[in-house]
Amino acid sequence: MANDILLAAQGLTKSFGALRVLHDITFDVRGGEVLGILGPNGAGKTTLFNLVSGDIRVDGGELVFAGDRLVGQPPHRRCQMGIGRTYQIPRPYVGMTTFENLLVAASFGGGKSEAASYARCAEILRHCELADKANRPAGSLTLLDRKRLELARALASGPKLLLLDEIAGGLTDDEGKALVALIRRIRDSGVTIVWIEHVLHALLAVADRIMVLNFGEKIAEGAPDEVINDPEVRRVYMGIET
Ligand SMILES: Nc1ncnc2c1ncn2[C@@H]1O[C@H](COP(=O)(O)OP(=O)(O)OP(=O)(O)O)[C@@H](O)[C@H]1O
Repeated sequence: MANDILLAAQGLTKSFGALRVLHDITFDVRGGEVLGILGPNGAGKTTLFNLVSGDIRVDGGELVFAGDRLVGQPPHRRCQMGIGRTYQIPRPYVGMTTFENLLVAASFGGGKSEAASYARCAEILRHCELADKANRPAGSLTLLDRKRLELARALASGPKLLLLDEIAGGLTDDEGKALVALIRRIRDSGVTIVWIEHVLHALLAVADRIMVLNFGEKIAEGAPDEVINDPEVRRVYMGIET
């Protein structure tokens, strides 16, 4: 499916009361790519993910995923259709082990027998370098491992499209590099990724394209080097007047 459009968003609009958070946002995500999303705090990035995952409803616009309309579908159905996501603040079940967290996510994604889920979860733990922590309570993991678990849980539901929300924040340089390597491996395994990230060098290490939001409007979209050299992006996002 490489290069076919996996997700098509057309004219997305969302307000909370009088606050207009997203206005007429149109973009595509192509199968196999990593699309990065940049924008200042409050630009509407997480709200955009919430509209795609179904955590909140659109006020207007259309979302088509792998040929199927998403608007009107509940979040669990979108997960079963192949949309996985992480949250800015990792949300593991802290009293459960790492492995149990994955099993819950795998059963939420649905469609797999218990035996198949076990094998798949073990494979994902290896992939995410968490195999040696499988039986630890999730609440005892380091920040890097909690981020890996957040990713692993999203993968356990078997996504075609993975939405990553600021997963690199708070990590050391080496931890950030390890996370970038993991995201590359996930992309190479055939999962399409949309990644909201403020840690620019991490995003630039992986993204094929970047879209920039500001006050709910799309202000730039294109190849990473073009976008980060765009005068408006430099002014709005980096505070650099050119
Ligand atoms: N459920 C909600 N109810 C009311 N206002 C909301 C809600 N969710 C988000 N907002 C507001 O919408 C605006 C956009 O928020 P959003 O979280 O999408 O921004 P963001 O670009 O992800 O920011 P950040 O980089 O800080 O995470 C903010 O002003 C926020 O306070």
